[in-house]
Amino acid sequence: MAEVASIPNTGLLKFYSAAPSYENILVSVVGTKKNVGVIQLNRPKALNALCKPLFVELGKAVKEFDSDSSIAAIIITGNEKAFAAGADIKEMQNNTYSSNQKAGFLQEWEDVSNCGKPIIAAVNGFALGGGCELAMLCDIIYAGEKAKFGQPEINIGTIPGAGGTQRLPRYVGKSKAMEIVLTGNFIDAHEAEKMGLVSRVFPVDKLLEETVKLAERIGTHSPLVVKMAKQSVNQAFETTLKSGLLYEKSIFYGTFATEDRKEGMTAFIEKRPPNFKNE
Ligand SMILES: CCCCCCC[C@H](O)CC(=O)SCCNC(=O)CCNC(=O)[C@H](O)C(C)(C)COP(=O)([O-])OP(=O)([O-])OC[C@H]1O[C@@H](n2cnc3c(N)ncnc32)[C@H](O)[C@@H]1OP(=O)([O-])[O-]
Repeated sequence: MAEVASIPNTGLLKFYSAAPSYENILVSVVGTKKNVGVIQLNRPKALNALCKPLFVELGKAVKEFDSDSSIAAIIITGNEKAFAAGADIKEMQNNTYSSNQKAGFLQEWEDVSNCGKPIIAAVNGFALGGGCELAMLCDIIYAGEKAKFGQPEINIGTIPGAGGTQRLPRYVGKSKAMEIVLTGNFIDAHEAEKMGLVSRVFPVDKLLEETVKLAERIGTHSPLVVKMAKQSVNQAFETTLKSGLLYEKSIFYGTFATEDRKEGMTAFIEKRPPNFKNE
């Protein structure tokens, strides 16, 4: 069993049995049922800038939690100063068009976006550039009240490259997304909540605790049906309303092929809590 460092201000659990020795992230399992996987980005001196080794580790940890049947939901977080201040500018300073093409720059992001389980971003401090894009890749964003979001790539002569020009307009609409991307200005947590980028804002020291509660609440449901619900909501960002509704219907019908759907409805009628089996 590998021991990993504790997560500040949580008092929660500090082990993840399968955790390999990562250098850029800390991995733990928390919650009363030990069913919430937490990945803490851990390059504090560089404000958690997303260097390639960090992203490779993040992808591995996400995949590992995704395939661990004891884990109901995953939290990605940073520290009080930074969730992540973007791609590592020092690392990519000398990249060229052809080196990006040849190396498939950013392909590690697929490991996070392919995860079937819910991923919640718990954002304190800066979520800029790739950091904001990583948060938007998650399914739900909770923020501490001092969080700052932005796509400042324009300040350094480039544009968002990991979804910022595509996901941000879907969260906040065209005018606000254009303003954020074209100015490079930051927005605070309350503005981000008002725009619909963030679901809820908490005091800084309560953020992780509240995010764990959310993950635990999700963890009371059938993991199979949670996965189906996630797939269906995500379809709303991929297709037309007509095709999305058809997709939703087929997934809804599909829940009737599961034991957990039967158990959920039977439990309701028998006035008892459901006992979901992930079947
Ligand atoms: C595989 C990964 C792929 C990612 C996705 C790619 C696509 C993406 O859309 C492109 C980007 O994100 S483009 C990026 C978009 N993001 C940006 O443009 C934001 C850039 N950052 C900033 O503007 C400022 O650091 C802040 C305003 C965040 C904080 O200001 P403050 O409170 O005065 O703090 P400070 O003194 O400034 O920083 C402390 C230390 O952290 C260091 N460091 C920080 N960010 C770094 C980074 N991204 N990089 C490297 N290092 C970074 C900083 O150098 C310093 O270390 P040093 O050893 O002393 O030199």
